[in-house]
Amino acid sequence: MLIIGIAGGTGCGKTTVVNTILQELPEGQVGVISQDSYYKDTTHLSFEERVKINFDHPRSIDFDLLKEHLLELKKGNAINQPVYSFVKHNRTGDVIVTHPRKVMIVEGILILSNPEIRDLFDIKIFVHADSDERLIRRLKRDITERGRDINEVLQRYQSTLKPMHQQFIEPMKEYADIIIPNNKYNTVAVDIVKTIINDRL
Ligand SMILES: Nc1ncnc2c1ncn2[C@@H]1O[C@H](COP(=O)(O)OP(=O)(O)O)[C@@H](O)[C@H]1O
Ligand SMILES: Nc1ccn([C@@H]2O[C@H](COP(=O)(O)O)[C@@H](O)[C@H]2O)c(=O)n1
Repeated sequence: MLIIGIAGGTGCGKTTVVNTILQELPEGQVGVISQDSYYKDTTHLSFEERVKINFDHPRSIDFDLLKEHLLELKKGNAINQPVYSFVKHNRTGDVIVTHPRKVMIVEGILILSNPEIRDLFDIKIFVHADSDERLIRRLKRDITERGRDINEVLQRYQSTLKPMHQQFIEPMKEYADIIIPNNKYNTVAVDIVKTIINDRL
């Protein structure tokens, strides 16, 4: 199994890059794990308490479960990937049964910040987009898809997202094998990653 980690700040285009990679590749050969599925269970908290969580700090992620799941997949076993709701700020209780594939892609803002998870990746990719570009994309996406308003996005950006990005995400470029510039759609870089994957299939 080849495990590819794709990191980068919010709105840099990780999910879009992953979806573009998946297009045209043989169905059922490449699997995807999203770090967002591994936000810690917050059922014990009220909604008002959940809203205040710093979701850009590594402690918000259940890295133990993510590691356990990656090791199970490497052993050839299927895992139950939790489903996360950005509207409820919590896991939904549903799971996606995720089967091991020849190539597994793991994507998320903080996946390179955890040394044990980082060591499980055969290829580490960092997607870069400038912070103003990322903020614009995040505003549009969170308002249309994640039930947020402009004040929520900007308040979170200033209070936690920006400082956490500077502390825990941007420095992870150092560990990347490949950095994809993604201020514009980068079809050349995506094609290179597709070629690497196709070689493995
Ligand atoms: N290169 C790009 N240029 C313009 N918009 C993009 C680009 N990549 C992604 N987007 C848009 O930006 C938003 C955030 O992209 P997404 O892939 O969800 O980012 P991430 O997973 O890194 O948070 C989405 O609405 C997506 O359509
Ligand atoms: N309940 C939550 C959980 C996370 N976030 C934000 O999501 C961002 C990471 O996801 P991307 O798809 O953008 O990579 C992260 O910056 C968190 O602030 C949230 O808003 N609410």
